[in-house]
Amino acid sequence: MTTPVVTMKAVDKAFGGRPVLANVNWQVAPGQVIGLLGRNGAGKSTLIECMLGLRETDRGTVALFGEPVARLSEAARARIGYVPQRSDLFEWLTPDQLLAYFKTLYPRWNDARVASLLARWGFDAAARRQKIATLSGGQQQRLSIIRALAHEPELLVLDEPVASLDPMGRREFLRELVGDVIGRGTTVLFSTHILSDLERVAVDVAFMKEGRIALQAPLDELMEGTRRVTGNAATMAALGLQSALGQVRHDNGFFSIVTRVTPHDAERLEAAPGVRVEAVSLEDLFEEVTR
Ligand SMILES: Nc1ncnc2c1ncn2[C@@H]1O[C@H](COP(=O)(O)OP(=O)(O)OP(=O)(O)O)[C@@H](O)[C@H]1O
Repeated sequence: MTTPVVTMKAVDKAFGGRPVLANVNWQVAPGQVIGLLGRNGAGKSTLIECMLGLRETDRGTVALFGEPVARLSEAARARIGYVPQRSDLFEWLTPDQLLAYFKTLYPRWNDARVASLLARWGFDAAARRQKIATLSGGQQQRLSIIRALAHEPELLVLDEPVASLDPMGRREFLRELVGDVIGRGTTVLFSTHILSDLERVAVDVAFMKEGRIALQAPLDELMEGTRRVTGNAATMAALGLQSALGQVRHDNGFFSIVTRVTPHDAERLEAAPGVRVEAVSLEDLFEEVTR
């Protein structure tokens, strides 16, 4: 069996007595690309930080490449790239100095790739010699991504990587992610609030709710196999729908249930009298799952 890239078992984490991660059991397989979704404060950053050993857990175990995260070898560390939500770049350095410094820390470093990304992502000679503190938020985020890609990590973790990028920047980043990073078989985990970006990358989506991963599935499978079913109470009860992802009672007494369906279920529901069956958007699904 291939060793999972990430294994989290029974992980709990609370802040001031308030649970943020509650019995997280999660595995990420080599080559998986996962978009992590959840409302503000759902615990995405906390999950990522505990996963990478940047934050201690209260309970449970975390392993990366089969090694306990608390005692990760240098070799395993070099296989990971991380773009934090808040810039952690050394602001008193210039981009050239920062990249030269990080190059000394890694056994592998792709100079040609760094040069190409710098050129394509707007770092001309002047910007490369400017203090990082004086770069814009978006430029700092681009630099943070270049730093994380330079050593060609096998596990790339990005916490809202596009939050301060302009639409062009987002597109360029996604192109890099899809064309190069994912193409090389990199395992990628990225949190995002921009649902339309997920549709451009063929990914699994994982929804965080109540301290754990409430639902995870390939995005296309999820969209094809989820329906909103609406009808009155008696009709809905007769359908015997199981495992609703979300349920709403309308003012007219009708109910809508969002549920995963097999193609056979979908046909059966569409043929049922007095029932409306609709496809849902990713935004609808986000709302239902994280409600
Ligand atoms: N260092 C800390 N001390 C106290 N509470 C914290 C700390 N870090 C996070 N929290 C709390 O934990 C909860 C989860 O925060 P986290 O940053 O993991 O959420 P998130 O899903 O990444 O949110 P967002 O989408 O807004 O970035 C929040 O309620 C937050 O206030």
